[in-house]
Amino acid sequence: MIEAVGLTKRYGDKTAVYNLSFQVRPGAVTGFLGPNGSGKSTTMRMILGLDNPTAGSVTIGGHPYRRLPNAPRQVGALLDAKAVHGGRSARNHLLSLAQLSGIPARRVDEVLGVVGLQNVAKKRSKGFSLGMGQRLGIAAALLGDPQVLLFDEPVNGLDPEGILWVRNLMKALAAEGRTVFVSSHLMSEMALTADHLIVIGRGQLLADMSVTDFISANSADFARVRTPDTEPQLREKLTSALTEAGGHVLPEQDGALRVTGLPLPRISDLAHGADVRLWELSPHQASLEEAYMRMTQGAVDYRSTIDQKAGLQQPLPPGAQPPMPVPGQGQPGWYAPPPPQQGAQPVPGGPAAPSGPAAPAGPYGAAQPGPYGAPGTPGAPAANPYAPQQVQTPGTAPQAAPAPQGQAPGAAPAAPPVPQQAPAAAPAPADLTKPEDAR
Ligand SMILES: Nc1ncnc2c1ncn2[C@@H]1O[C@H](COP(=O)(O)OP(=O)(O)OP(=O)(O)O)[C@@H](O)[C@H]1O
Repeated sequence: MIEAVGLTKRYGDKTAVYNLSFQVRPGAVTGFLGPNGSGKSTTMRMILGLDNPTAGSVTIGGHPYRRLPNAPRQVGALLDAKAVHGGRSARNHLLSLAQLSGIPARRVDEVLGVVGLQNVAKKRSKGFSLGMGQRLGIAAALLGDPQVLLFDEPVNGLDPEGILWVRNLMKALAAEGRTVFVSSHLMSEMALTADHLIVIGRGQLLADMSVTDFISANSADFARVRTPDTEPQLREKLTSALTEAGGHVLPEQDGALRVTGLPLPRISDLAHGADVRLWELSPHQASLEEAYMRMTQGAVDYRSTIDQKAGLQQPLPPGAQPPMPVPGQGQPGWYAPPPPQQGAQPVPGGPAAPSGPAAPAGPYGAAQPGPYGAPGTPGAPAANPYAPQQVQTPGTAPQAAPAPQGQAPGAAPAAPPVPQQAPAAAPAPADLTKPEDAR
């Protein structure tokens, strides 16, 4: 388990991460979301001991990364797929990582097979596509068969097949009881991959809850209503009736109306009372993307000057009313109806992330073979569920996690000032933005 308590990082005047407390539990894929510059990479670097917290602490299995016994075999990470010596072949890159951690060379060939790079293993990585580079980074993370895995934007540059493969890989790793912490900007992908979400904005915790709870806490149910396309006056008539009855009516792209604040039977009765025929009346819930946009739109640092709501808002048609602002939720958008009496913040305390089975001893712990064994091998484990190409040999090697750079080992972070359990939802973020980026 990864546990952050009061984690704070300042770069000069810039507060990149502020008072973050959360837990990432084993047996689940935990998605790490936040707008650009919200502090995701900084948090991951602190977890991996690559940056010292200004305050607070973060531990893996109860230890700071740098005090973990045999850390490279316990924790694997993909932070920057481009951090590879381009003149080296994929195999040599992995071999050098393996040697640093005492991992046998045969393990390199196994992970090359797992990520599907075995046929280009001897090619120099500088000729690799973005997707191939991502696969090489994932291979490095898997090298030590670690129980804890961190991936920063692992699907960046992957084609649809690659994205599906990464999704299945993450899920399979979590199903084995591993701790899988993955950042992404692809909400639709996170909705399919993650069980649990940690969302930050401007370095502060916005939400810590299951995907399902996140969507329901940050989006209201709404109804889609469609009147006959051939009779636009019916649409206007219905809009007036619904608005008079207290509903919020907003246009959808296809000419339908999105209605919040009125239950479906009431909408039906009002349409009947106004003598308006309906072609559609259906219940809906916002997607993860909509819920995420709603939550983070007040914490977005970078927004185009020519697109006030990041391209998601459409002009309102004549007669339509803009939605009421929601306190603490930034700018309202037509795509994000106000939540029902939830207040400004998401509902705290989604169910805890599912606890997976106790982590099996990896192939390097002698007790059990790992997931990379070839099928049919006597005594070998079941076929690797996520290998594009089945590997041939039961593994025997630990992992290469990123080596701390330029940091004195053992430099422990300051004691956490607020040793509380991770809150499910943090208070509204303070404005920590500074005009200067110290970088
Ligand atoms: N070494 C550094 N020196 C100064 N500022 C930094 C440094 N590293 C990060 N920052 C700043 O801290 C903030 C958080 O950056 P970080 O890279 O952690 O965000 P992020 O959520 O990973 O962003 P993205 O989604 O764009 O990758 C940003 O404003 C960034 O400019």
